[in-house]
Amino acid sequence: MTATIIDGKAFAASVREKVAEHVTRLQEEHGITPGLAVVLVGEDPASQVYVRNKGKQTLEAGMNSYEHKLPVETSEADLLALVEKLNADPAVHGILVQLPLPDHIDEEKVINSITPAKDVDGFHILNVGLLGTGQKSMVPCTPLGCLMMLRDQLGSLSGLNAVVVGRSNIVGKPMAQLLLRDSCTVTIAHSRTKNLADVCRGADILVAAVGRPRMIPGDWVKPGATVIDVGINRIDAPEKGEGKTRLVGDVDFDSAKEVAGAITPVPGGVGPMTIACLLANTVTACCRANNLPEPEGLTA
Ligand SMILES: NC(=O)C1=CN([C@@H]2O[C@H](COP(=O)(O)OP(=O)(O)OC[C@H]3O[C@@H](n4cnc5c(N)ncnc54)[C@H](OP(=O)(O)O)[C@@H]3O)[C@@H](O)[C@H]2O)C=CC1
Ligand SMILES: Nc1nc(=O)c2c([nH]1)NC[C@@H]1CN(c3ccc(C(=O)N[C@@H](CCC(=O)O)C(=O)O)cc3)C=[N+]21
Repeated sequence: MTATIIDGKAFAASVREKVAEHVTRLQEEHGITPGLAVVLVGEDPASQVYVRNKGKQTLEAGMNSYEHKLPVETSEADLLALVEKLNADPAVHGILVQLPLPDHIDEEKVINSITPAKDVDGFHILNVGLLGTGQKSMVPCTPLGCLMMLRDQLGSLSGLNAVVVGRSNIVGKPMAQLLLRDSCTVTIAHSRTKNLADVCRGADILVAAVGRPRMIPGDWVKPGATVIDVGINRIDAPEKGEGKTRLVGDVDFDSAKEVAGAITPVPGGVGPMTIACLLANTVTACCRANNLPEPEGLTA
């Protein structure tokens, strides 16, 4: 059997289209343009690529994009002052501080200084608590994108066994919360998990968010399972020429696609959906800020 390849790139384009339609409506009917501020500290090349893509797609959706690039030696106080300024700026509906931050800056302190209503990453402790208790919140973009693809693929997730490999605050934990809310039986696995292969083999839904290139082979995948590969790992690709690299996921795609029912590729899977959901969250935040109805189909 060969798996259905879930086309995250095409799905993301359709989400961005819905976002753009809603943006047009906000402008025409209310004279409001949603605005997203992205803050990048330092010059990590991968982060620069993401921030550039976010800015481009924000503008393409008809929204305002405010990019703040700060030098790596920026002090925590200066970064907090910028966040305060953005919190107070009525043209800014969403704030994203690109992670990771340099070691001399306390990430939790910065994230928790963002006004929760503008926290389009959904990383603020208030949003984490709201999600965990089933209340309306900002939902982290990567897990939200994964959930949209799973619902599209499977319809109801109720009663399915879901295994999330990885327990980070930005992917693994919120992913598990969303799957639980959709009535999956959820297992969160991590680096101390015993018999990880067997745990994975029990999964109807397998989400890999580890950060280890092709760690999960096809024989850890239950036949017919839906596999969501969050991993973004850059590896050497000498076959493309000297010094060339390419992206691979946490799942060994070639062997897994022979067993799975459906699987997301890397690139072209979760990554593009993450950015689309960031735009969706910005529109949602803008609507909530203005007491307007939220876009349908763009929230969890
Ligand atoms: N597509 C997208 O939009 C995004 C992709 N990513 C990618 O997703 C991946 C995960 O990111 P993130 O959650 O931030 O990563 P973290 O490094 O924060 O977390 C990794 C998790 O994987 C677990 N882990 C590490 N090694 C093993 C192992 N051998 N077996 C089982 N579990 C293991 C860790 O366990 P423990 O807690 O015990 O240490 C940890 O919980 C990365 O490749 C990242 O680039 C991230 C964000 C967005
Ligand atoms: N505050 C914060 N929020 C984040 O959401 C956040 C972050 N910090 N730090 C880094 C991670 C990583 N991340 C990705 C987003 C898009 C792609 C993406 O578009 N990937 C393309 C490939 C891009 C390429 O070619 O490099 C794809 O998978 O097809 C990947 C990774 C968001 N993150």
